[in-house]
Amino acid sequence: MTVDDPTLLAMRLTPEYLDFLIAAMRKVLPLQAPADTLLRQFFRDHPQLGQHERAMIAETVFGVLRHRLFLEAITEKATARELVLAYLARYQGMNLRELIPLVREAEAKWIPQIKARSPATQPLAIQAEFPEWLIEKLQAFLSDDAIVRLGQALQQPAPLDLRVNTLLAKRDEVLALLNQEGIEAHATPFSPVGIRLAGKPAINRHPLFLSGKIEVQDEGSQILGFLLAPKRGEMVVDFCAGAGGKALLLGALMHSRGRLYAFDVSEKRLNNFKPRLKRSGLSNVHPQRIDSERDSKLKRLAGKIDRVLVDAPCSGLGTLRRNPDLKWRQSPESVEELIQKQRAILTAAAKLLKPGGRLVYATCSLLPEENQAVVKNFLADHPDFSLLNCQQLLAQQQLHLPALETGEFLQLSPLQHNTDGFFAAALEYSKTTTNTSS
Ligand SMILES: C[S@@+](CC[C@H](N)C(=O)[O-])C[C@H]1O[C@@H](n2cnc3c(N)ncnc32)[C@H](O)[C@@H]1O
Repeated sequence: MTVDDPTLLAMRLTPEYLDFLIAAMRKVLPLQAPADTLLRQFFRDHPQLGQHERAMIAETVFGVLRHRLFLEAITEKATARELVLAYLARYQGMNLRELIPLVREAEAKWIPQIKARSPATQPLAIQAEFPEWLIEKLQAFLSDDAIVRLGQALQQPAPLDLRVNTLLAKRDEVLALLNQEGIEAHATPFSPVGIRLAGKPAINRHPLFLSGKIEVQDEGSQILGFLLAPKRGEMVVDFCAGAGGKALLLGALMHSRGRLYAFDVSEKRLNNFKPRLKRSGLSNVHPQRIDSERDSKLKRLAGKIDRVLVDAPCSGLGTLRRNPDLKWRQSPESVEELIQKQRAILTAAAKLLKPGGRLVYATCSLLPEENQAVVKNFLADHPDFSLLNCQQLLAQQQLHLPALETGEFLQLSPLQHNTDGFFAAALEYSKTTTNTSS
């Protein structure tokens, strides 16, 4: 039996906490909004909860969402209460002597049996913890065994990865400092600026974080920055900058020289970017809201940009370790809508490149229809763009990944790389005249 987070075992479960766990689960389970948004609302409504209790509640709610199909299969009515109790017994390894006195008589009969239940005897969808529509899509390119392995990797909580802001600190110094303080931390295997923490300390209160020397960022996300590899002094666009995770890395790779436009349609996300930008010490990043990929502000940059990152809005299915609710909130229809958006954004972003410029198209989706198919469709309409080999580009930056199974494309996987499931393609605009791509 696996234990999702052994640190939580140390916490004593009281009747009061159990009630909070169940109330939080009830709030989140209808999934009418992202699970993290609903949980934040729950914590706002219950300010008496301390940091540890919040961590325990979040871990339990996300744990139930990760193993939801199996827990539904082994409980009687799959209520929020039953799912929480089954999760504590089965995945948190909660001691029955501690749990049983807190539950009802009828529950005390089925809970002890749950510890021995295994997903291995369940149908494919339950073993992989994927909805049927997703299984169907994955079966188009993966064997059933591979789907189960992928699903199991996505059921594990993601590690906490940091990126060192090389403008303000060196990775070795940060590692030494963290280790001195008893925070177990190691260099990430691929990203030269990444650190992986062993546990989940509240790093956003740490002086290294508050002074902008570190940021929280999955290693996969860092690798995408090295694929774009912007140089100091260049003109660069992050077309879908959001709250700026990748833009901050791009700015640091540019040594804060040149100009980096960080566009996004969401005012809220760009507002979340601002304090991070302030901490980072970067002075070359210009966040700007655009109405859409057709915004007239973009016209003046056409044909002038050296490197463009399109970190496209996507289904997010490669981030299920962090956002397990996404598989219940996406559908074949929402994926189809996203594909149309991705195509439109890629076409608009490509117009910004100057001859010889590089564009990286990235998603955190595992579905070829949001990835390879979008890129191939673009290339068919834009013969003056050519595909570059991601492995070679990364090797030029001293990032040596295991051989890519996907040819020139980059497909990171929680199974193979212990990162989120990012996809990327690197394109070069090779026309020698001004970019007029339609
Ligand atoms: C995958 S997220 C970007 C994450 C961000 N790059 C980071 O590293 O933190 C995709 C972003 O695309 C933005 N977006 C959606 N439609 C867009 C459009 N038409 N033009 C530009 N950005 C768009 C969304 O608001 C969202 O912030």
